Amino acid sequence: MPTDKGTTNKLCVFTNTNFHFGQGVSIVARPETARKLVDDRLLMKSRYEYPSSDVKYEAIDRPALGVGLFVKPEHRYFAGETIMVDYPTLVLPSGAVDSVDLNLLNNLRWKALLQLSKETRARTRGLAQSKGGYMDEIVNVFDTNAFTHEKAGDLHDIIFAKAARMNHNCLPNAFTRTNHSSFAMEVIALRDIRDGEEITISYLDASTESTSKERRNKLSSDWNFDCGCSICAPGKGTKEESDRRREKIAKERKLLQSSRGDAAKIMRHVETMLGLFDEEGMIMPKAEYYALAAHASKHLGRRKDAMEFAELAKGQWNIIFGPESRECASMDEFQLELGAA
Ligand SMILES: C[S@@+](CC[C@H](N)C(=O)[O-])C[C@H]1O[C@@H](n2cnc3c(N)ncnc32)[C@H](O)[C@@H]1O
Repeated sequence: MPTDKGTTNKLCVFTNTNFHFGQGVSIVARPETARKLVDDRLLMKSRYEYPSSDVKYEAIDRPALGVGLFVKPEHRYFAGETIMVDYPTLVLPSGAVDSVDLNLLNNLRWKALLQLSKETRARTRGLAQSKGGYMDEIVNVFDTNAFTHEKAGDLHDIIFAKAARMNHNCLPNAFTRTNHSSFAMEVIALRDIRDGEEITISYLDASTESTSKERRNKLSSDWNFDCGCSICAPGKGTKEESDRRREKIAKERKLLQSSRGDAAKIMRHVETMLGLFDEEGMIMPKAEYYALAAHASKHLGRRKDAMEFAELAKGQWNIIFGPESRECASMDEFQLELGAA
């Protein structure tokens, strides 16, 4: 493990060129963090990825939007299906690193890149660079493409070279999922995705009710593009409708928060919110509200409704966290208790 001592606050570059069938990975981290990442065998866990003939998406380059991933003709994904499992090529500390000289940090970033194989280096350097003006190439690649995840107790900016090709949509049809015990990142279909459709994720928190203006500011400052999705594109009235709906969602959420202890009120606000989520096409936040509706229905003595809402929550959590998740287990328990009562 080569280290750069002194003013780097003991940051080091760790490279494993065998990682994930020879793809390789380089990590810039403090030695104790790097040791944990390796000791925890995060790097050793490299699950089987589909043979390429089974991959149901393809990368297509379009003017103005750059590369995006699309479902191949005569293929489709079902809600909850794994679209890809991707593994990192580069891992850097996220944000500012205390008492680390920026030039030295940049040298370490380059060293991390250059220690990878020629192919992986080329794939990483070939990713989009959205920042104009003078900006160091590697900083630009990270600013445009990195996912921020917590691993071994620290936040890291991570390059996943396949997943980085997914474009943003404010109403995405896919999302990414990671866990603390592996470096793999899964891309999961949030709803059914038909052939020819672009696979998109949200670069923003897909659960918030941010307005088009707030989203535009963030996307343009952090990724340098104007979103043209169905709820951002001007001129069709949809943008205004969506903004009004999102304001209503925010208002209902506040009313819901002040309804603690009153099951009837909770139920009213939750049902309104679920209706608004459906109208808006927001899928991510629904599970939590189905679960709330299940508990409120139980308090109101509406057993059948409680069972149905619990089933709906489970269906959504199954997609978002997987069937083994504690969220699904909690709804199973809820239904068991309800059945036994
Ligand atoms: C992580 S990359 C996505 C893949 C990229 N299109 C490529 O060519 O590799 C992020 C960059 O893609 C572009 N992009 C992503 N989503 C977009 C969208 N909805 N509309 C326009 N450009 C978008 C922006 O330039 C953004 O900075």
